[in-house]
Amino acid sequence: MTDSVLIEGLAVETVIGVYEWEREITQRLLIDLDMAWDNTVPASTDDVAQALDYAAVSGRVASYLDELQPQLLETAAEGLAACLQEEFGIRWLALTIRKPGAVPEARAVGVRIERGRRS
Ligand SMILES: Nc1nc2c(c(=O)[nH]1)N=C([C@H](O)[C@@H](O)CO)CN2
Repeated sequence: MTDSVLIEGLAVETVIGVYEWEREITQRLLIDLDMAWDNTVPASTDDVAQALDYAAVSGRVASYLDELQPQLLETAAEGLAACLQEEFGIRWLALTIRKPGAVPEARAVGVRIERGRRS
């Protein structure tokens, strides 16, 4: 099964970072998600209840990061992947988190992980 539901460039403002000054401010993260989902069922029923609701996932991403407020992008990615897989029943996902302001000489820095099995 190679179907996916996508979220690209989801902007989330949160506390993140290893330095003391970063614990006093919020910074913008940009999040991309590629989530395995069988889209044939919602396509045939035209029912969002059968779909992986990208609006609901987007909201959970923001609330999860707001609760976690981690130091590392790696911690954010690992926790987020586990949370989304468990709460939404996602078998496989690829997750990229970019931190655009972190290195001024770079457009963005970030991490990418894949978790689970596609089939
Ligand atoms: N691999 C990582 N390296 C760094 C991280 C990170 O989350 N993962 N974070 C920082 C600082 O918080 C940085 O973003 C401040 O500019 C440094 N390196």
